[in-house]
Amino acid sequence: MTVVAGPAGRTRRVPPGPPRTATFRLLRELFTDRLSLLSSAASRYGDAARIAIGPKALYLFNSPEGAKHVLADNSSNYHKGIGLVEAKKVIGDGLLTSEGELWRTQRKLIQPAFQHKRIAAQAGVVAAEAGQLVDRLRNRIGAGPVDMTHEMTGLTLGVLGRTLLDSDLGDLGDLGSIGHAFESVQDQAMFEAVTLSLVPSWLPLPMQRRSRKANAELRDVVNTLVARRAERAGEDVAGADVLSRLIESTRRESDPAVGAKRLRDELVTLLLAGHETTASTLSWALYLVGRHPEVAARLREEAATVLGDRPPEFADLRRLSYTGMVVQEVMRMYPPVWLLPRIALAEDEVAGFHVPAGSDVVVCPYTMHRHPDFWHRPELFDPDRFHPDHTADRPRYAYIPFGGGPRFCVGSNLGTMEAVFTLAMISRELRLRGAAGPAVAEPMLSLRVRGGLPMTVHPAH
Ligand code: HEM
Repeated sequence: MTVVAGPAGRTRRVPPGPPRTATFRLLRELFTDRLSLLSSAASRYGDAARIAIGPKALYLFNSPEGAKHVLADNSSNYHKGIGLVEAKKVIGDGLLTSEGELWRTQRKLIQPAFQHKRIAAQAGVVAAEAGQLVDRLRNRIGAGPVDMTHEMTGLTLGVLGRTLLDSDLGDLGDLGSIGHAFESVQDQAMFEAVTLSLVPSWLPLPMQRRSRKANAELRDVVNTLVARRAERAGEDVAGADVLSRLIESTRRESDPAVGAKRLRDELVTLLLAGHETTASTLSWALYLVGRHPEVAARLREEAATVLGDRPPEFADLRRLSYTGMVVQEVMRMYPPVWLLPRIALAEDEVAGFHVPAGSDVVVCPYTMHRHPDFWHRPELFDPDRFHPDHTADRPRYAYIPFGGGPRFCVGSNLGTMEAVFTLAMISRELRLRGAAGPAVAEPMLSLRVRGGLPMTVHPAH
């Protein structure tokens, strides 16, 4: 550990980290293997590491104490950081990336649409969408492999359309291709992040061209959603969903262009933040359950006992307790939001270490969820670690799939309900088997399954 002199002779502790001479290796890892880069920093340097890459220094805090400080206790000193800064070019100033007064106003406006009562009222819609997915999969029994990441993307976009926007996104074209458009713009954001934004965006690289095209496609989707709602202006939908709330509030903006941009930013943000995370959770769940027949059997038994043949309703969420534990364990091993990047506005002290103003600070759910002090044999898929008898001693910030503090995920209840219902409904009648080798995690804005997830479909019995 390094100690440097501070003002008035005070000493400041600097977190340990790789030597400057490692810059080229680190740059390569940043580009090709970000999870290993952070995992090896966490295991080598402990709960705080300073990773100097070229002109930048990344501060990684990997203790619940450090995470709580950055995300909650001193959250006003931190703005969203790398990756999200680049994503702003696409999603603009939506809830995920905005700061200050704009963020507070928008959070107040959007949060009520996600209240417990409203989510409970959406249970039927979620169950119906998941039911259609199961129908589609049933038709593939005995046929070739199905790409489950594609299916899960379609499902989660469909659910978002129905629950938040009261609209059938499927009418706008193949949901999978809307999903691809989101992927392209994210690839671009991640590319800019890992190349430290040094590649000009006007260069005619295939990725940049794809991203521009995808961006235009997403703009079209949002414009169509807004136009459709305008056609239904006379209907009693005001206040019923996020879209109505947003249209109502942006209409009050004195400059219509600013209002239109804000509306677009919020809608693209909600569609992005809401679908890929849940699709990632479900994809990894299917992958892990596919490799653990004993977990599949318990899931099937619980679904049969709790649900029988009927679709789930909100009260079942509590009753499907094992399925809930499986979803929690999946998000421990493969947290969809694997990195929480921040920039320190003023200097700070985190977990006893000095952080200069302007530093890039990251809390990493992926490494935190594998911290050996809190997770016994972290590489093992073991849903029982979330049994209530085993969770009491675990610090709250050792498990952060939905983040923490004021920027805590606004859609956590919706995402959880969707994941639990879908997993239960698939498990009670189908058994999915991986048709490729071990899956590889690809850390983009969310943690994807690299190259998709081909699985064959079989009856559960
Ligand atoms: C399993 C599913 C989900 C996971 C794991 C997840 C995870 C997260 C995490 C970790 C954050 C905090 C990011 C940060 O602090 O930098 C976040 C924020 C957010 N999430 Fe989710 N999310 C999920 C589902 C959803 C859904 C279904 C929606 C909406 C439809 C949604 C909308 C948002 C929004 C708008 C934010 C920004 C909130 C703010 O800054 O005020 N998420 N999510």
